[in-house]
Amino acid sequence: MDLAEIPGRGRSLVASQHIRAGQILLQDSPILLYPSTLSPSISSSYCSNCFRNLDPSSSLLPCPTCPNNQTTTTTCNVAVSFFCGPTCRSSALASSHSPWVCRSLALIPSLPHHLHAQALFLVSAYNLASISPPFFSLLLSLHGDTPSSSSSDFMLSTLHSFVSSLSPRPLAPSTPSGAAPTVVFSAALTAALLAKDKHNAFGLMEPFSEGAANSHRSVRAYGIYPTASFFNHDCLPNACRFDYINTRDGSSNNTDIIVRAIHDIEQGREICLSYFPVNWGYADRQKRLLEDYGFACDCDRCQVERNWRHDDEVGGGDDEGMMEEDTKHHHDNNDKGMEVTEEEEEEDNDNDDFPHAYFFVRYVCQRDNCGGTLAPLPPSDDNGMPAASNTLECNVCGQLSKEEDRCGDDPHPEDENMLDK
Ligand SMILES: C[S@@+](CC[C@H](N)C(=O)[O-])C[C@H]1O[C@@H](n2cnc3c(N)ncnc32)[C@H](O)[C@@H]1O
Repeated sequence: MDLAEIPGRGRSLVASQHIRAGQILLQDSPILLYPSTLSPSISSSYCSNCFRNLDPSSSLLPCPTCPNNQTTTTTCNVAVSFFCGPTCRSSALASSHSPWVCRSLALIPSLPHHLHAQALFLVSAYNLASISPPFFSLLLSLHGDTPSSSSSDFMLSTLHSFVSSLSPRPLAPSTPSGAAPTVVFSAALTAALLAKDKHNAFGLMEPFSEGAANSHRSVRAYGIYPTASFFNHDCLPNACRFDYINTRDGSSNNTDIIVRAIHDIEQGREICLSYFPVNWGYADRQKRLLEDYGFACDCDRCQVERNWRHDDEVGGGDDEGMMEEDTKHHHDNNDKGMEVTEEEEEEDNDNDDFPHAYFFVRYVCQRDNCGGTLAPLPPSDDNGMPAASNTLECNVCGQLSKEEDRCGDDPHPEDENMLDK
Protein backbone atom coordinates (compact mmCIF):
# COMPACT_ATOMS: atom_id res chain seq x y z
CA MET A 1 0.00 0.00 0.00
CA ASP A 2 1.08 3.59 -0.62
CA LEU A 3 0.16 6.51 1.59
CA ALA A 4 -1.37 9.23 -0.58
CA GLU A 5 -3.12 12.55 -0.01
CA ILE A 6 -6.59 12.53 -1.60
CA PRO A 7 -8.42 15.88 -1.76
CA GLY A 8 -11.34 15.92 0.66
CA ARG A 9 -10.22 12.69 2.32
CA GLY A 10 -6.79 13.50 3.75
CA ARG A 11 -4.12 10.82 4.00
CA SER A 12 -5.31 7.61 2.41
CA LEU A 13 -3.99 4.12 1.76
CA VAL A 14 -3.90 3.15 -1.90
CA ALA A 15 -3.07 -0.19 -3.57
CA SER A 16 0.48 0.03 -4.92
CA GLN A 17 -0.11 -3.13 -6.98
CA HIS A 18 -2.95 -5.47 -7.85
CA ILE A 19 -4.17 -7.03 -4.61
CA ARG A 20 -5.65 -10.51 -4.39
CA ALA A 21 -8.77 -11.38 -2.39
CA GLY A 22 -7.76 -12.40 1.13
CA GLN A 23 -4.30 -10.91 0.89
CA ILE A 24 -2.93 -9.56 4.17
CA LEU A 25 -2.47 -5.83 3.70
CA LEU A 26 -1.35 -4.91 7.18
CA GLN A 27 -0.50 -6.33 10.56
CA ASP A 28 -0.33 -3.46 13.00
CA SER A 29 0.61 -3.39 16.69
CA PRO A 30 -0.96 -0.88 19.08
CA ILE A 31 1.07 1.99 20.48
CA LEU A 32 -1.54 2.37 23.20
CA LEU A 33 -4.17 0.01 24.61
CA TYR A 34 -6.65 0.83 27.32
CA PRO A 35 -9.66 -0.93 28.84
CA SER A 36 -13.11 0.33 27.94
CA THR A 37 -14.51 0.06 31.46
CA LEU A 38 -13.59 0.02 35.11
CA SER A 39 -16.42 -2.34 35.97
CA PRO A 40 -14.83 -4.85 38.40
CA SER A 41 -16.88 -7.80 37.18
CA ILE A 42 -15.81 -7.18 33.57
CA SER A 43 -12.22 -6.13 34.11
CA SER A 44 -11.53 -9.22 36.22
CA SER A 45 -12.46 -11.47 33.30
CA TYR A 46 -9.40 -10.61 31.21
CA CYS A 47 -5.71 -9.93 31.68
CA SER A 48 -5.03 -6.21 32.13
CA ASN A 49 -1.89 -6.49 30.04
CA CYS A 50 -2.62 -8.76 27.06
CA PHE A 51 -6.46 -8.60 27.32
CA ARG A 52 -6.83 -12.37 26.84
CA ASN A 53 -9.64 -14.09 28.78
CA LEU A 54 -8.61 -15.14 32.26
CA ASP A 55 -9.35 -18.70 33.21
CA PRO A 56 -11.82 -18.41 36.14
CA SER A 57 -10.76 -21.83 37.43
CA SER A 58 -7.16 -20.82 37.95
CA SER A 59 -6.00 -18.40 40.61
CA LEU A 60 -5.88 -14.81 39.43
CA LEU A 61 -2.74 -12.75 39.77
CA PRO A 62 -3.76 -9.33 41.14
CA CYS A 63 -1.83 -6.12 40.71
CA PRO A 64 0.19 -5.62 43.93
CA THR A 65 -0.26 -1.84 43.91
CA CYS A 66 -3.97 -1.49 42.97
CA PRO A 67 -6.05 -0.23 45.90
CA ASN A 68 -8.30 -2.99 47.29
CA ASN A 69 -6.15 -5.70 45.81
CA GLN A 70 -6.89 -7.99 48.73
CA THR A 71 -10.65 -7.80 48.30
CA THR A 72 -12.77 -9.68 45.85
CA THR A 73 -13.35 -7.65 42.74
CA THR A 74 -17.09 -7.82 42.83
CA THR A 75 -17.44 -6.34 46.30
CA CYS A 76 -15.53 -3.10 45.83
CA ASN A 77 -16.27 -0.37 43.37
CA VAL A 78 -12.67 0.24 42.43
CA ALA A 79 -11.44 -2.34 39.98
CA VAL A 80 -8.40 -4.39 40.75
CA SER A 81 -6.34 -5.31 37.73
CA PHE A 82 -5.52 -8.97 37.19
CA PHE A 83 -2.92 -10.62 35.02
CA CYS A 84 -2.69 -13.97 33.32
CA GLY A 85 0.81 -14.68 34.58
CA PRO A 86 4.01 -13.21 36.05
CA THR A 87 5.34 -12.16 32.64
CA CYS A 88 2.33 -10.06 31.79
CA ARG A 89 2.25 -8.64 35.28
CA SER A 90 5.87 -7.52 35.34
CA SER A 91 5.64 -6.16 31.82
CA ALA A 92 2.54 -4.11 32.73
CA LEU A 93 3.97 -2.82 36.00
CA ALA A 94 6.94 -1.43 34.09
CA SER A 95 4.84 0.23 31.41
CA SER A 96 1.06 0.45 30.87
CA HIS A 97 0.14 -0.32 34.48
CA SER A 98 2.74 1.67 36.35
CA PRO A 99 2.06 2.61 39.99
CA TRP A 100 1.10 6.08 38.68
CA VAL A 101 -1.55 4.48 36.47
CA CYS A 102 -2.80 2.40 39.43
CA ARG A 103 -3.24 5.47 41.60
CA SER A 104 -4.90 7.39 38.77
CA LEU A 105 -7.33 4.61 37.91
CA ALA A 106 -8.47 4.52 41.51
CA LEU A 107 -9.65 8.14 41.18
CA ILE A 108 -11.73 7.65 38.01
CA PRO A 109 -14.89 6.42 39.81
CA SER A 110 -15.30 9.97 41.19
CA LEU A 111 -16.13 11.09 37.64
CA PRO A 112 -19.56 10.68 36.03
CA HIS A 113 -19.83 7.20 34.57
CA HIS A 114 -20.11 8.38 30.97
CA LEU A 115 -16.64 9.94 31.19
CA HIS A 116 -14.85 6.83 32.44
CA ALA A 117 -13.73 5.58 29.01
CA GLN A 118 -12.20 8.95 28.11
CA ALA A 119 -10.55 9.20 31.53
CA LEU A 120 -9.10 5.71 31.04
CA PHE A 121 -7.72 6.88 27.71
CA LEU A 122 -6.21 10.06 29.16
CA VAL A 123 -4.47 8.19 31.97
CA SER A 124 -3.01 5.75 29.41
CA ALA A 125 -2.02 8.55 27.04
CA TYR A 126 -0.29 10.70 29.68
CA ASN A 127 1.43 7.55 30.92
CA LEU A 128 2.61 6.92 27.34
CA ALA A 129 4.24 10.35 27.34
CA SER A 130 6.43 9.08 30.17
CA ILE A 131 7.19 5.57 29.04
CA SER A 132 7.56 6.22 25.30
CA PRO A 133 7.90 9.83 24.11
CA PRO A 134 8.29 8.68 20.44
CA PHE A 135 4.96 6.80 20.57
CA PHE A 136 3.37 9.80 22.30
CA SER A 137 4.53 12.03 19.40
CA LEU A 138 3.17 9.46 16.94
CA LEU A 139 -0.20 9.59 18.71
CA LEU A 140 -0.23 13.38 18.38
CA SER A 141 0.60 13.14 14.67
CA LEU A 142 -2.57 11.19 13.86
CA HIS A 143 -5.62 12.77 12.30
CA GLY A 144 -8.01 14.68 14.56
CA ASP A 145 -8.29 18.40 15.08
CA THR A 146 -9.33 19.79 18.41
CA PRO A 147 -12.89 21.15 18.13
CA SER A 148 -12.83 24.95 18.46
CA SER A 149 -15.55 25.21 21.06
CA SER A 150 -18.73 23.31 21.45
CA SER A 151 -21.12 21.50 23.71
CA SER A 152 -18.18 19.27 24.61
CA ASP A 153 -16.53 22.15 26.51
CA PHE A 154 -18.04 21.08 29.82
CA MET A 155 -16.95 17.52 29.28
CA LEU A 156 -13.45 18.70 28.41
CA SER A 157 -13.16 20.91 31.46
CA THR A 158 -14.37 18.08 33.73
CA LEU A 159 -11.86 15.68 32.23
CA HIS A 160 -9.04 18.19 32.36
CA SER A 161 -9.78 19.03 36.02
CA PHE A 162 -9.53 15.33 36.67
CA VAL A 163 -6.19 15.08 34.86
CA SER A 164 -4.89 18.14 36.73
CA SER A 165 -5.75 16.49 40.04
CA LEU A 166 -3.33 13.65 39.28
CA SER A 167 0.20 14.01 40.49
CA PRO A 168 2.42 14.68 37.45
CA ARG A 169 4.18 11.62 36.06
CA PRO A 170 7.97 12.01 35.66
CA LEU A 171 9.38 11.50 32.19
CA ALA A 172 12.15 8.97 31.83
CA PRO A 173 15.44 10.84 32.38
CA SER A 174 17.42 11.22 29.19
CA THR A 175 20.70 10.67 31.05
CA PRO A 176 21.12 8.48 34.12
CA SER A 177 22.23 11.47 36.18
CA GLY A 178 19.79 14.01 34.77
CA ALA A 179 16.71 14.96 36.79
CA ALA A 180 13.57 13.77 35.08
CA PRO A 181 11.22 16.52 33.94
CA THR A 182 7.54 15.83 34.46
CA VAL A 183 4.78 15.49 31.91
CA VAL A 184 3.01 18.81 31.56
CA PHE A 185 -0.77 18.50 31.73
CA SER A 186 -2.46 21.26 29.77
CA ALA A 187 -6.04 21.79 28.71
CA ALA A 188 -4.95 22.12 25.08
CA LEU A 189 -3.03 18.86 25.21
CA THR A 190 -5.93 17.07 26.90
CA ALA A 191 -8.28 18.32 24.16
CA ALA A 192 -5.84 17.29 21.42
CA LEU A 193 -5.45 13.82 22.91
CA LEU A 194 -9.21 13.31 23.15
CA ALA A 195 -9.57 14.27 19.48
CA LYS A 196 -6.92 11.70 18.47
CA ASP A 197 -8.73 9.03 20.45
CA LYS A 198 -12.12 9.89 18.97
CA HIS A 199 -10.92 9.70 15.38
CA ASN A 200 -8.48 6.84 15.57
CA ALA A 201 -9.17 4.30 18.31
CA PHE A 202 -10.12 0.79 17.25
CA GLY A 203 -12.34 -1.29 19.53
CA LEU A 204 -11.31 -4.81 20.45
CA MET A 205 -14.56 -6.56 21.16
CA GLU A 206 -15.66 -9.03 23.81
CA PRO A 207 -15.56 -12.51 22.28
CA PHE A 208 -18.56 -13.48 20.17
CA SER A 209 -20.94 -15.99 21.67
CA GLU A 210 -24.21 -17.15 20.23
CA GLY A 211 -27.28 -15.91 22.06
CA ALA A 212 -29.34 -12.83 22.69
CA ALA A 213 -26.81 -11.06 24.89
CA ASN A 214 -24.48 -10.90 21.96
CA SER A 215 -26.52 -8.27 20.20
CA HIS A 216 -25.00 -5.85 22.68
CA ARG A 217 -21.53 -7.20 22.44
CA SER A 218 -19.32 -4.57 23.91
CA VAL A 219 -15.84 -3.27 23.50
CA ARG A 220 -13.24 -4.83 25.81
CA ALA A 221 -10.38 -2.49 25.02
CA TYR A 222 -9.49 0.33 22.68
CA GLY A 223 -6.23 0.52 20.80
CA ILE A 224 -4.40 3.14 18.78
CA TYR A 225 -2.84 1.51 15.71
CA PRO A 226 -0.54 3.96 13.92
CA THR A 227 -0.73 2.62 10.35
CA ALA A 228 -4.30 1.32 10.45
CA SER A 229 -5.30 4.87 11.43
CA PHE A 230 -4.66 5.90 7.82
CA PHE A 231 -7.55 3.83 6.45
CA ASN A 232 -10.44 5.97 5.34
CA HIS A 233 -14.04 4.76 5.53
CA ASP A 234 -16.31 3.35 2.86
CA CYS A 235 -19.81 1.96 3.51
CA LEU A 236 -18.94 -0.90 1.13
CA PRO A 237 -15.35 -1.50 2.17
CA ASN A 238 -12.85 -3.47 0.12
CA ALA A 239 -10.88 -4.55 3.18
CA CYS A 240 -11.74 -5.55 6.72
CA ARG A 241 -9.82 -6.05 9.89
CA PHE A 242 -9.46 -9.08 12.10
CA ASP A 243 -8.18 -9.42 15.62
CA TYR A 244 -7.36 -12.59 17.48
CA ILE A 245 -7.18 -11.27 21.00
CA ASN A 246 -7.94 -14.59 22.66
CA THR A 247 -5.43 -16.64 20.80
CA ARG A 248 -3.90 -19.15 23.19
CA ASP A 249 -0.63 -19.69 21.40
CA GLY A 250 1.24 -17.54 23.88
CA SER A 251 2.19 -15.04 21.18
CA SER A 252 2.71 -11.52 22.39
CA ASN A 253 1.04 -10.21 19.22
CA ASN A 254 -2.52 -11.10 20.17
CA THR A 255 -3.57 -7.45 20.27
CA ASP A 256 -2.34 -6.80 16.71
CA ILE A 257 -4.95 -6.13 14.09
CA ILE A 258 -4.73 -7.71 10.68
CA VAL A 259 -6.30 -6.12 7.62
CA ARG A 260 -7.17 -8.34 4.64
CA ALA A 261 -8.63 -7.62 1.21
CA ILE A 262 -12.27 -8.67 0.90
CA HIS A 263 -11.96 -9.13 -2.87
CA ASP A 264 -9.45 -8.31 -5.61
CA ILE A 265 -8.42 -4.65 -5.66
CA GLU A 266 -6.91 -2.95 -8.70
CA GLN A 267 -3.64 -1.07 -8.43
CA GLY A 268 -4.28 2.62 -7.66
CA ARG A 269 -7.58 2.11 -5.87
CA GLU A 270 -8.03 3.40 -2.36
CA ILE A 271 -8.29 0.73 0.33
CA CYS A 272 -11.02 1.43 2.85
CA LEU A 273 -12.49 -0.13 5.96
CA SER A 274 -15.97 0.39 7.29
CA TYR A 275 -15.82 2.25 10.59
CA PHE A 276 -18.83 0.27 11.90
CA PRO A 277 -20.79 -2.85 10.95
CA VAL A 278 -21.74 -2.71 7.29
CA ASN A 279 -25.39 -3.56 7.98
CA TRP A 280 -26.13 -0.20 9.56
CA GLY A 281 -28.80 1.89 7.83
CA TYR A 282 -28.12 5.07 5.88
CA ALA A 283 -29.19 7.58 8.56
CA ASP A 284 -27.22 5.84 11.30
CA ARG A 285 -24.12 5.74 9.16
CA GLN A 286 -24.33 9.40 8.19
CA LYS A 287 -24.96 10.43 11.78
CA ARG A 288 -21.99 8.51 13.12
CA LEU A 289 -19.65 9.73 10.40
CA LEU A 290 -20.66 13.34 10.81
CA GLU A 291 -20.68 13.42 14.61
CA ASP A 292 -17.60 11.29 15.26
CA TYR A 293 -15.49 11.77 12.15
CA GLY A 294 -16.60 15.14 10.84
CA PHE A 295 -17.55 14.24 7.25
CA ALA A 296 -20.65 13.46 5.20
CA CYS A 297 -20.17 10.19 3.36
CA ASP A 298 -20.70 10.32 -0.38
CA CYS A 299 -19.68 6.78 -1.27
CA ASP A 300 -21.44 4.82 -4.04
CA ARG A 301 -23.71 3.11 -1.53
CA CYS A 302 -24.72 6.36 0.18
CA GLN A 303 -25.45 7.96 -3.20
CA VAL A 304 -27.98 5.18 -3.84
CA GLU A 305 -29.44 4.95 -0.36
CA ARG A 306 -29.96 8.64 0.19
CA ASN A 307 -32.87 8.39 -2.26
CA TRP A 308 -34.59 5.63 -0.35
CA ARG A 309 -37.43 6.25 2.06
CA HIS A 310 -36.29 5.83 5.62
CA ASP A 311 -39.56 4.94 7.33
CA ASP A 312 -38.13 1.89 8.98
CA GLU A 313 -34.89 3.35 10.23
CA VAL A 314 -33.85 1.42 13.29
CA GLY A 315 -32.47 4.27 15.38
CA GLY A 316 -29.01 5.66 15.89
CA GLY A 317 -25.83 3.73 16.28
CA ASP A 318 -25.01 3.13 19.88
CA ASP A 319 -22.47 5.04 21.80
CA GLU A 320 -19.61 2.62 21.74
CA GLY A 321 -17.42 5.07 19.91
CA MET A 322 -15.35 4.71 16.73
CA MET A 323 -14.13 2.48 13.99
CA GLU A 324 -16.57 -2.27 12.70
CA GLU A 325 -15.07 -2.78 12.31
CA ASP A 326 -16.20 -0.74 14.93
CA THR A 327 -13.55 1.41 15.15
CA LYS A 328 -14.42 3.74 17.83
CA HIS A 329 -12.87 1.76 14.69
CA HIS A 330 -15.24 -0.84 16.89
CA HIS A 331 -16.88 -4.01 15.98
CA ASP A 332 -20.20 -3.47 17.48
CA ASN A 333 -22.85 -5.86 16.77
CA ASN A 334 -26.17 -4.16 16.88
CA ASP A 335 -28.73 -5.85 14.77
CA LYS A 336 -29.34 -2.87 12.54
CA GLY A 337 -31.13 -4.05 9.45
CA MET A 338 -30.63 -2.37 6.11
CA GLU A 339 -33.27 0.23 5.88
CA VAL A 340 -34.94 -0.71 2.63
CA THR A 341 -38.65 -1.47 2.88
CA GLU A 342 -40.03 -4.71 1.45
CA GLU A 343 -41.78 -2.77 -1.26
CA GLU A 344 -38.60 -1.00 -2.25
CA GLU A 345 -36.69 -4.23 -2.14
CA GLU A 346 -39.02 -5.73 -4.72
CA GLU A 347 -38.55 -2.70 -6.96
CA ASP A 348 -34.82 -2.88 -6.52
CA ASN A 349 -34.65 -6.48 -7.61
CA ASP A 350 -35.71 -5.28 -11.03
CA ASN A 351 -33.29 -2.46 -11.56
CA ASP A 352 -29.70 -1.46 -11.06
CA ASP A 353 -30.40 0.78 -8.11
CA PHE A 354 -29.01 -1.73 -5.64
CA PRO A 355 -25.35 -2.07 -6.49
CA HIS A 356 -24.46 -3.40 -3.09
CA ALA A 357 -26.88 -6.33 -2.88
CA TYR A 358 -24.09 -8.55 -4.10
CA PHE A 359 -21.85 -7.39 -1.27
CA PHE A 360 -24.43 -8.35 1.35
CA VAL A 361 -25.10 -11.77 -0.13
CA ARG A 362 -21.47 -12.57 -0.43
CA TYR A 363 -19.55 -10.73 2.26
CA VAL A 364 -21.88 -10.27 5.24
CA CYS A 365 -22.10 -13.09 7.78
CA GLN A 366 -25.57 -14.61 7.88
CA ARG A 367 -25.11 -16.20 11.28
CA ASP A 368 -27.75 -15.13 13.82
CA ASN A 369 -26.77 -12.04 15.71
CA CYS A 370 -23.47 -11.58 13.91
CA GLY A 371 -23.48 -9.29 10.85
CA GLY A 372 -19.67 -9.43 10.57
CA THR A 373 -17.79 -8.96 7.32
CA LEU A 374 -16.26 -11.91 5.47
CA ALA A 375 -12.90 -12.00 3.75
CA PRO A 376 -11.23 -15.00 2.14
CA LEU A 377 -8.35 -16.62 3.96
CA PRO A 378 -4.99 -15.44 2.60
CA PRO A 379 -4.11 -16.88 -0.82
CA SER A 380 -1.79 -19.86 -0.69
CA ASP A 381 1.44 -19.82 -2.63
CA ASP A 382 1.10 -22.33 -5.45
CA ASN A 383 4.54 -22.62 -7.06
CA GLY A 384 5.13 -18.89 -6.81
CA MET A 385 1.58 -18.05 -8.00
CA PRO A 386 -0.88 -16.93 -5.31
CA ALA A 387 -3.92 -19.22 -5.37
CA ALA A 388 -7.11 -17.63 -4.02
CA SER A 389 -8.76 -19.39 -1.10
CA ASN A 390 -12.43 -20.30 -1.37
CA THR A 391 -12.80 -20.25 2.42
CA LEU A 392 -14.22 -17.07 3.89
CA GLU A 393 -13.64 -15.98 7.50
CA CYS A 394 -16.02 -13.76 9.46
CA ASN A 395 -14.26 -10.95 11.30
CA VAL A 396 -16.79 -10.97 14.14
CA CYS A 397 -17.73 -14.58 14.94
CA GLY A 398 -14.72 -16.19 13.29
CA GLN A 399 -16.83 -18.78 11.48
CA LEU A 400 -15.34 -20.20 8.29
CA SER A 401 -17.59 -20.89 5.31
CA LYS A 402 -16.99 -22.15 1.80
CA GLU A 403 -17.76 -19.89 -1.15
CA GLU A 404 -19.84 -22.57 -2.79
CA ASP A 405 -22.05 -22.86 0.32
CA ARG A 406 -23.09 -19.22 0.14
CA CYS A 407 -26.20 -18.51 -1.86
CA GLY A 408 -26.27 -16.80 -5.24
CA ASP A 409 -22.57 -16.98 -5.75
CA ASP A 410 -20.83 -15.91 -8.86
CA PRO A 411 -17.25 -15.88 -7.62
CA HIS A 412 -16.16 -13.54 -10.40
CA PRO A 413 -18.76 -10.83 -10.84
CA GLU A 414 -18.22 -8.85 -14.02
CA ASP A 415 -18.65 -5.53 -12.28
CA GLU A 416 -16.71 -6.19 -9.15
CA ASN A 417 -15.31 -2.65 -9.30
CA MET A 418 -18.55 -1.29 -7.99
CA LEU A 419 -17.50 -2.78 -4.68
CA ASP A 420 -14.31 -0.76 -4.61
CA LYS A 421 -13.84 2.79 -3.73
C1 LIG B 1 -8.85 7.45 10.95
S1 LIG B 1 -8.67 8.90 10.06
C2 LIG B 1 -8.26 8.31 8.45
C3 LIG B 1 -6.98 8.93 7.93
C4 LIG B 1 -7.07 10.40 7.64
N1 LIG B 1 -7.63 10.62 6.31
C5 LIG B 1 -5.73 11.11 7.77
O1 LIG B 1 -5.49 12.07 7.03
O2 LIG B 1 -4.95 10.74 8.65
C6 LIG B 1 -10.36 9.37 9.93
C7 LIG B 1 -10.58 10.69 9.21
O3 LIG B 1 -10.34 10.56 7.81
C8 LIG B 1 -11.29 11.31 7.06
N2 LIG B 1 -12.11 10.38 6.26
C9 LIG B 1 -12.22 9.04 6.42
N3 LIG B 1 -13.02 8.49 5.51
C10 LIG B 1 -13.46 9.51 4.73
C11 LIG B 1 -14.35 9.58 3.61
N4 LIG B 1 -14.94 8.49 3.13
N5 LIG B 1 -14.58 10.80 3.06
C12 LIG B 1 -13.98 11.92 3.57
N6 LIG B 1 -13.14 11.91 4.64
C13 LIG B 1 -12.87 10.72 5.21
C14 LIG B 1 -12.15 12.04 8.07
O4 LIG B 1 -11.58 13.30 8.29
C15 LIG B 1 -12.01 11.18 9.32
O5 LIG B 1 -12.22 11.88 10.51
